[in-house]
Amino acid sequence: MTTCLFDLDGVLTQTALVHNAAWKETFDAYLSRRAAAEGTPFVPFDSGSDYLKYVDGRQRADGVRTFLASRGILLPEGTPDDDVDAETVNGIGNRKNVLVLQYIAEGKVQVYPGSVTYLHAVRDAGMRTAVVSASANCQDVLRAAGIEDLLEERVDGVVARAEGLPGKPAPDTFLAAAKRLGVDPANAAVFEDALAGVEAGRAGGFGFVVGVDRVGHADALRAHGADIVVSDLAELLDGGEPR
Ligand SMILES: O=P(O)(O)OC[C@H]1O[C@@H](O)[C@H](O)[C@@H](O)[C@@H]1O
Repeated sequence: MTTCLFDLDGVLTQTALVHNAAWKETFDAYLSRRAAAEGTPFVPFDSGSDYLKYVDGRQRADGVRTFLASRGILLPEGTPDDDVDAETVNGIGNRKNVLVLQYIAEGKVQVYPGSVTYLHAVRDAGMRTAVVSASANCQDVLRAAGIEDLLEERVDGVVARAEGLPGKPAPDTFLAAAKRLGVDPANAAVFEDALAGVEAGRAGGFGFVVGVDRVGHADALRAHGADIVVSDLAELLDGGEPR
């Protein structure tokens, strides 16, 4: 293996928790309003199963659409500049992003220390590195975390939109990162905490898919394509060097 392709939220930084909290607040407000208007029971967003199955690792609009579909709700797509009050896929996504930006500004971005140690180790070993994230806030999060310089390439939600790349579980964003680095996917390892992300790594024919389990879903990560599962990237070091 010559190359490491890292997901961001939940792998390098503890921001899966930030996204999850913003999604819960946004979806619960929407679902409770809708339930009241329709006279049906309010079933809140489940930060465990709903987040992991329908939202984690997916581009913002894909997450809204996929979760609402699981509740039998189909909304118009709208456009990315929809108002936060618009009852559209993009409007709901924009509402969630206001919260994410607020959390980033409040300093809620934390790294996983084991991941930073691992990043330094693979770079010291001469390996190539890139971050591959569904998030359009990837660069801001990398900066807030102080790790932007440790990654040679960035393929994120902004790049995917500009280049028309489908998001995870499609492999296209990981393949684009490998191409930018000029490496064969067979020589690259993918590091992912999301089910959609390990699926993308498997679908892209990457040499190795490392599942990173922060929430106790190791079996699901394996079932969706992880070759091994660790709970911290530091487990992959042997005497300070990547195994
Ligand atoms: O809304 P953003 O910042 O573009 O992020 C999109 C998605 O990015 C992924 O990395 C996260 O796992 C998701 O929770 C998030 O929804």
